[in-house]
Amino acid sequence: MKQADREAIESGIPGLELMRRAGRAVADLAEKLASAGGKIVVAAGPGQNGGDGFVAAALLAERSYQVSLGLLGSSDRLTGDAAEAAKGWIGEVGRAEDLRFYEADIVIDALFGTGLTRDLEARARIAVERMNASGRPILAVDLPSGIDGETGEVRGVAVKAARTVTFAARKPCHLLMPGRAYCGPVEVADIGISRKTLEARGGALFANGSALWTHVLPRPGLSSHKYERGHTLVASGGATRTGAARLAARAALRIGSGLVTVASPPEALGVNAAHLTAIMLRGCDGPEGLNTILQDPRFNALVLGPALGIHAGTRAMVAVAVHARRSLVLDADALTSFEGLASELHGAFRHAPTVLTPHDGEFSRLFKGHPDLLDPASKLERARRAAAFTGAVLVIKGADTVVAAPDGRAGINENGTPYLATAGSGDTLCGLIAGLMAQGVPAFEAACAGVWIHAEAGASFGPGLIAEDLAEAVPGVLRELLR
Ligand SMILES: NC(=O)C1=CN([C@@H]2O[C@H](COP(=O)(O)OP(=O)(O)OC[C@H]3O[C@@H](n4cnc5c(N)ncnc54)[C@H](O)[C@@H]3O)[C@@H](O)[C@H]2O)[C@@H](O)CC1
Ligand SMILES: Nc1ncnc2c1ncn2[C@@H]1O[C@H](COP(=O)(O)OP(=O)(O)O)[C@@H](O)[C@H]1O
Ligand SMILES: [K+]
Repeated sequence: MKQADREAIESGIPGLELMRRAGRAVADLAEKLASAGGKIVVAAGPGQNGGDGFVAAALLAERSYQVSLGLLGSSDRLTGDAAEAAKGWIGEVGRAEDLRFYEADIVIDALFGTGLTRDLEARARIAVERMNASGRPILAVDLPSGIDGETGEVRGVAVKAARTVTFAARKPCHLLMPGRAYCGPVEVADIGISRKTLEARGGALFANGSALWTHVLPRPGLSSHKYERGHTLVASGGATRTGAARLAARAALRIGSGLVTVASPPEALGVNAAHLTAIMLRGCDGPEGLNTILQDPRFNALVLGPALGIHAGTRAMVAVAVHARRSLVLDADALTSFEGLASELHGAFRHAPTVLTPHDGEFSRLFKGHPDLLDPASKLERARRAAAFTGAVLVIKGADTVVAAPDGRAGINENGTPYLATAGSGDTLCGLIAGLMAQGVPAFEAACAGVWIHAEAGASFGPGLIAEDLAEAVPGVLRELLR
């Protein structure tokens, strides 16, 4: 954003004009939220975010609101455009932490934006705590103060906003947790920074939405036959651990994989056979069994991991799959079996489309001993680094699922629902992603689409959702997407 701002300024829009536009957007939204002539309390910080607050305060006072403003720090230490903007405010300047937030119709939080560099302490912390304790609706300028713009983390304490107005484009913190939960609905105001500048600067980072991947969603042609729609193979666990593979298999079939086969250990064939109809079944005895099946080139996508067991045999099956260069989704036990052995995965997945789908816990276990991958505070950064390290697309699951490709592209998902936090939901996700890859969708797009469709299916079902419902809700989601 800093670079985009700079380029906008170089292209002829003065910085102060950008700030005026930002402040106006804040005032316009505040006006929608407050009753005419009501009380508005503005807390301004020491940087340019505070400048936006000064502009908004002056405009709202002009529009006959009762505005009071408090500053964190002293007026004579304001710099740049903020110092200019402050001159436009002719009212009193109090101390931010002493403002009477509880009397406000609307509180405007212009303490800190993207320039936060450390945890909130002392007066800044007191101001935020008082603001939150007031119980009054807070409109955050750019982002809720105390949230780190890049990582979405809370730096000590953060404003719990009812609404947020940001400029030009959303920042990672508007989508990443916990930041997203502090923002309320986010409005993006156009302040004249061009689409082209933004795309040049942030082009590899997206909110995950259908625009990213509908163009590659499979649409069977008139003369399609099932082998053109791919054949997904899902490895099953032992006799008492077979459900996960069937959930993945059913999801692969629902998303359009022409054929789906469960590869089952001999002792689990009976239980799998009793539960499968459209999905086929093959005996598969460990890595050698898998190797034999993969001699048939029609099996073009594979799921390994759900309930497969945490041991060397699982690692050997991963090795067979990698050697066979099929599209591959690795989840759960296939990842945890490499705990402490992540070095073996360095560059391992460069040669075939591969997607790894850990949740945060599996990610930490997998990359234990690799601080370069585990330490970044941003989930987005962790995903990107792990993708570059392994050569696979990383899907780090959760309320803010992040998808990252080795080439740096990344998407943050936002259509999830907490109802997805149910046993077997992740197994279903693997099947969706593999089923898309079986139909030729590239790994990054398959992962993004799979995550989005999975979340949409969950949200469309809502309360009472169990994993079995997810695959059944997929056709409804697809119908909308393919319309
Ligand atoms: N031309 C531009 O760059 C534009 C910037 N705009 C606004 O400017 C903001 C960014 O401005 P800045 O880069 O000045 O950053 P901020 O205003 O977010 O904060 C930086 C200031 O806070 C201080 N600070 C940082 N962490 C602190 C902490 N924990 N406790 C106490 N003080 C702390 C810094 O020393 C600095 O003075 C954006 O969020 C946006 O609101 C908008 O006006 C649009 C145009
Ligand atoms: N609070 C939440 N909001 C949105 N999605 C969630 C939430 N919690 C979990 N999920 C999603 O639910 C799925 C759970 O997968 P996983 O943890 O592998 O479960 P399981 O191992 O039981 O299948 C993931 O896709 C994850 O992103
Ligand atoms: K703010």
